[in-house]
Amino acid sequence: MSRKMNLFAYLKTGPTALHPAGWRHPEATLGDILKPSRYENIARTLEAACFDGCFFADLQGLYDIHAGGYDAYVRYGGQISYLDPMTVLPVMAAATRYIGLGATLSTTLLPAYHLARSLQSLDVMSGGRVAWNIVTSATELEARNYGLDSLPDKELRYDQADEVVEACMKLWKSWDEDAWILDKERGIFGDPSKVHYANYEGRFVRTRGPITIPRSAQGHPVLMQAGSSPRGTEFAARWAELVFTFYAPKEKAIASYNTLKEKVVEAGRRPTDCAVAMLATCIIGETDSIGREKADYINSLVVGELNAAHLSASAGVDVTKLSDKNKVGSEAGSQGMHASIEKLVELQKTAKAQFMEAAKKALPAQIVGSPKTVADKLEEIFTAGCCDGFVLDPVAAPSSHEAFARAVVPELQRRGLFRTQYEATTLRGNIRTRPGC
Ligand SMILES: Cc1cc2nc3c(=O)[nH]c(=O)nc-3n(C[C@H](O)[C@H](O)[C@H](O)COP(=O)(O)O)c2cc1C
Repeated sequence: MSRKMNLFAYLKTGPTALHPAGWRHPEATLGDILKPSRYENIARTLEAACFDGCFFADLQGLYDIHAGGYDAYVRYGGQISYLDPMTVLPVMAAATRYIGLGATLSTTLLPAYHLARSLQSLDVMSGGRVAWNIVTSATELEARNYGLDSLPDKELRYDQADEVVEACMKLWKSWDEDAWILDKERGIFGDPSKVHYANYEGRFVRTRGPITIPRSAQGHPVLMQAGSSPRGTEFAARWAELVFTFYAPKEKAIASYNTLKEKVVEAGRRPTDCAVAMLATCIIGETDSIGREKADYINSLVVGELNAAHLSASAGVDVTKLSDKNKVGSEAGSQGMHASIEKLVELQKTAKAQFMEAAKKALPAQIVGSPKTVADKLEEIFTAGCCDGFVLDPVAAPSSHEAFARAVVPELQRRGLFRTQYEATTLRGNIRTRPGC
């Protein structure tokens, strides 16, 4: 059987994902942002196209890193979660049967018991289709919202994340698979000898258990992660079954992919236990030239100030206060994403005195063209060994995902690169991974 790629959709409970002007495109719908129908429809579309899953990127707050406030994010429509994804995911679960459903939740901000309980409930109710995008949170603003004085150092956050996941794994095994007896005649509901305390005591986490949620159809949620720093990669190698990476040029992507897979093996796992999906922003037209025109049009709608604010947010530094001489890493302190800091350092080096102008214009790489051209590019990246699949970032929502599902998926299926039907009813069954321990 030929190797098949994994496909996931990046979603937000708002109009904007990563492209700062997508919401202004005529195809973007705005009237349904707060309505269940928007999320039911997108889940059904993705499932009809056999996507492995979708996930909600999330932040526990409103970005106010740029220029001392949240003006640009609010005024120009930045990436904001207008609803808590944990209330939207059950709606999507009820409308579908196979597609995986990912939630982003922080091990720095939320207690292990709470995480284990809410994620497992959703996993049980969805028939074993939940993924947990494990984040350690990368902004001071989120720390403040949860009553912390400041964000702990990155290394410490990952140390804590290790403990939170260890504790969740124990809590998720509170109930043996055959703990429920359900014998009305004898009046025996369950077998207490098959229920266990977790009794977890670490440096950061203490929890006793048992949780009261039984095993799900896939046991417990799929573990997913997206950190790319050395410590983040170590964490992913130990636990993650699914790793999201930013788009990177071929040589760099192959090197990172191989490093991660080697570390997965060092952690005592099989390379296939952890799938790597690369972020891809695709702009599709009927022909290459229509695709190019569409991309030029949508990129012309970008408000530079919001674009710069997005850079500030993801790197954890106020770019309006940066010159080509500041060291981004030290300005960011404990904040920021490794890959975004690297990108900003590169921009400082190349743009120098024109740095602010460049920050306003810098956009993530885009794959543009006809469905065939887009499929060619994805095939090239996939077969070169850069990744096991892709996370599709919608430019205009929900039409970007609809266009990809309608036009590019059949092209990938025709080439034998993507499934034509689901193999299993659980997410873990479809991506065929195994979590770390
Ligand atoms: C595709 C993708 C999606 C991400 N989504 C989120 C998110 O929703 N919330 C969040 O806090 N971090 C998100 N991140 C950031 C990572 O989870 C991670 O916290 C960040 O990269 C910092 O860790 P690092 O310095 O180890 O890379 C995402 C990263 C990628 C590549």
